[in-house]
Amino acid sequence: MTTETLEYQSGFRNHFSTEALPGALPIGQNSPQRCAYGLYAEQYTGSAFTAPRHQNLRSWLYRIRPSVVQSAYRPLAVEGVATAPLAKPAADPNQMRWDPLPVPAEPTDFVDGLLSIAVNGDAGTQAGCGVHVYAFNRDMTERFFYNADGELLIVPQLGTLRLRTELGELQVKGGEIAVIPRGIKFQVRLAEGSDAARGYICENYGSPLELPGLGPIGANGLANPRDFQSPVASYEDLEGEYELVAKFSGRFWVTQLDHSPLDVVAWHGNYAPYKYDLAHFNTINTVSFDHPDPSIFTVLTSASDTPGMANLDFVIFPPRWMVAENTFRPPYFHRNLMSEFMGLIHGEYDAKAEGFLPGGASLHNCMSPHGPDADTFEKASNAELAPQHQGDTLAFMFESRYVYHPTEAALDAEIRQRDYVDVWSTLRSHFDPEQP
Ligand SMILES: O=C(O)Cc1cc(O)ccc1O
Ligand SMILES: [Fe+2]
Repeated sequence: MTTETLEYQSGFRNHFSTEALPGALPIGQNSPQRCAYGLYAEQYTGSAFTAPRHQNLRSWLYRIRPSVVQSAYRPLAVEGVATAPLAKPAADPNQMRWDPLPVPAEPTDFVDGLLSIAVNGDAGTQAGCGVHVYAFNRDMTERFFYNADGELLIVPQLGTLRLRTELGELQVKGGEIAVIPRGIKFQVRLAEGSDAARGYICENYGSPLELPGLGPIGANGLANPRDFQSPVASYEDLEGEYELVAKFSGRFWVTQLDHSPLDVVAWHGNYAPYKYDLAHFNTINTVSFDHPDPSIFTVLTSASDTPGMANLDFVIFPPRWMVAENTFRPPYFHRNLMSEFMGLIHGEYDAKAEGFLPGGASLHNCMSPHGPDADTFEKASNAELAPQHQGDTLAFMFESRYVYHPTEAALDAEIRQRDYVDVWSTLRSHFDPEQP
């Protein structure tokens, strides 16, 4: 459990400079012959050196020991985590839904508390993503983790996380999100007041998440850049027996360290973890008629090679006013090219009257029909269309051009709602050729 409050630097992917000791950052250069305080300089990149300037991501770290001071990697068995492509690909057009993952009864840390629900694309070619849920009740103490297969978009649902990273600490609660870049070493603990935590992770194998273009919306709106927060440098100089767990090419590995890897005294650059409070999302919606497509709610997007077809869109369904006139206001019935994984952080989702629970999840793959359940259809078709504030609601979607393959564990899980398709079974014909 960790208590002190944290400071952040503001702005999406700014070129930050931060030092925990005065003068630890070199001035005017990156790699002096000898660094201040006897530190080692280490560059860490999130793009090819030659990526276009606006997509070029790198930071310089000034640390007590370089990262290469570690033992050989050995394979490590971690149950429950899958990577695309699966050994036995199991794409399934059935609409699927799961109850929340129970908080474990036994002491379980973040890494052991992960369960993969579905994966798509191919981590080896940097396309697609892995969707996981987590539930844990124990701090990582002597154990650290990094993921070479992708960046981690963490969406807490229950409990507050303390993310202790090489570049500094972030505290993230339900309604906030965090992104841990590919390769960053970190540890997850419970913040003061939280006995357990549960949430969702999108492991993005593809190009790093960025803010969507706003087109005719203009210069402001949706997630505004200044509301993203990155940590300030903070370090620990600890010797002892530590383990660094790595996820690399779909398998887990472990290497021994004789020191804490959180030994970065100063850093500068634009490649860093960040957090964002979804309450700052400036929601745009109709003030006339019809239900807009959910792309208006895009918080972050990861581009694929085809313009307009995201590797991954992170979309939220936030609290908002519903004022559309002469309109069926909840999400419409639909069949989409893009595949949709959804989760619920709190409250009720406007397409589902029952059964889609906070902490639960749903999967609607490419072209599989879905939409409002029968009760929602009935209510919304007859509702009086006064302005209505939809307050207690926060759902999200990991939407991808690549079909999701549910994992065997998710298909067989007790928490899977095997009768999900029945939520639409009572929708009857109202057709009457005599009644225009
Ligand atoms: O609930 C869903 O399926 C997500 C969704 C929401 C919406 O408002 C329109 C289309 C869509 O796929
Ligand atoms: Fe949908």
